[in-house]
Amino acid sequence: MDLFDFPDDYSAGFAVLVGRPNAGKSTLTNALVGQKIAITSNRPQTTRHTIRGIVHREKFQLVLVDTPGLHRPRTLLGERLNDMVAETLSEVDVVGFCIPANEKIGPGDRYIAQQIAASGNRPVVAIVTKADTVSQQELAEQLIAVHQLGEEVMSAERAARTERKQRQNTSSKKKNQDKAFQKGTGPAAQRKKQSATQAPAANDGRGGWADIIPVSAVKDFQVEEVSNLLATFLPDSPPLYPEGELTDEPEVTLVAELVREAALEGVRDELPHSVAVTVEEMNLREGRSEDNPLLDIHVNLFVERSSQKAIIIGKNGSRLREIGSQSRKNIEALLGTKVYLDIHVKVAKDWQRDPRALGRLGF
Ligand SMILES: Nc1nc2c(ncn2[C@@H]2O[C@H](COP(=O)(O)OP(=O)(O)OP(=O)(O)O)[C@@H](O)[C@H]2O)c(=O)[nH]1
Repeated sequence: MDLFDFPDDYSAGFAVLVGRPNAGKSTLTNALVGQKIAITSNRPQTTRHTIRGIVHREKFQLVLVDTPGLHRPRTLLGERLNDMVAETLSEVDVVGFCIPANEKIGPGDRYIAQQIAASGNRPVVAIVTKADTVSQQELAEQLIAVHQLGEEVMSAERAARTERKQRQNTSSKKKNQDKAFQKGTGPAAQRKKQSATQAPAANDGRGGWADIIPVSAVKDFQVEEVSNLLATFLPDSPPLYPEGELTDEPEVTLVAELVREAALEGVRDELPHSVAVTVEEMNLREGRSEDNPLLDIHVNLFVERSSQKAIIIGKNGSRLREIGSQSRKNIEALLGTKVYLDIHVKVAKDWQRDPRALGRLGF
């Protein structure tokens, strides 16, 4: 199938997965797309860029946007991440709210639910992730808790919004009374206006959610069901991307993410926030035969303090060598060519709080 040849009932559109750090968003994105696109890590907040994975099926194309964990901002970087999430929320057709099966619903989940509810009228599917980590009984209890969260937060916020809208309508009605007999103020025009401002009843389903579904991305339990469910909220549309395209992130971004992922493997908690990677150069080595190409990649790995640089480099450079060989393997798998990877570790003091440094690093 190409962009001009698709079934009549084809649909295509955008979905975003949100959820607190470590909720399993990246792992689910990868499982849905079927290739390692978004980086995963057992350290929270490792996803920085809005990476799209594209799920191609016979009847639909689901473009997934992976967001950083929505959280209360602590630094300037935190604020920019949250801005990105808010912007994304307003642009998609459906929101998938990921809540891990094995963690109690807390203030973090409530905060995110409020943000989603306040951001508009997108249908929100509650996805209970990591279903393999709990018993059937515990999973059932979590599904009930998620249902209750929906009733408490989603329904309440949406009811409040409808009320606000109605109040606005009544006050504008009063103003309009003075303008009787003017064109566009009669009952027919009023009805038309009202139906245009009425919110679509997208979340009247299950406890404020459009739906609730458990999934395990690791054990491949219900992954296909999640993509089918999200697809039901997509508009009729021709495909948005050519078949076979899995992401529209530029390769350099994916390469930088893979190096970052390797650098974060097994390090202390405070380091993830302090590491940023930029690709300085990515060129095919000259003079190699066509059937045996080699890609030269030079990256800068930024940390905030020299003590962190020491952690990254390790004893006699041992950690840096590990980082290099691990990320090289993943880059080669992603790009399908042999890679020569050169990593420079640099200190950029307090880059998270410095707007200019953030700009340079692509945030
Ligand atoms: N057992 C199990 N573990 C999972 C599953 N999905 C994710 N995990 C693990 O949970 C951890 C976090 O997963 P991620 O996919 O990185 O979470 P995230 O929500 O993208 O995290 P941030 O990037 O920090 O926002 C990783 O260690 C995953 O291996 C699952 O279905 N089952």
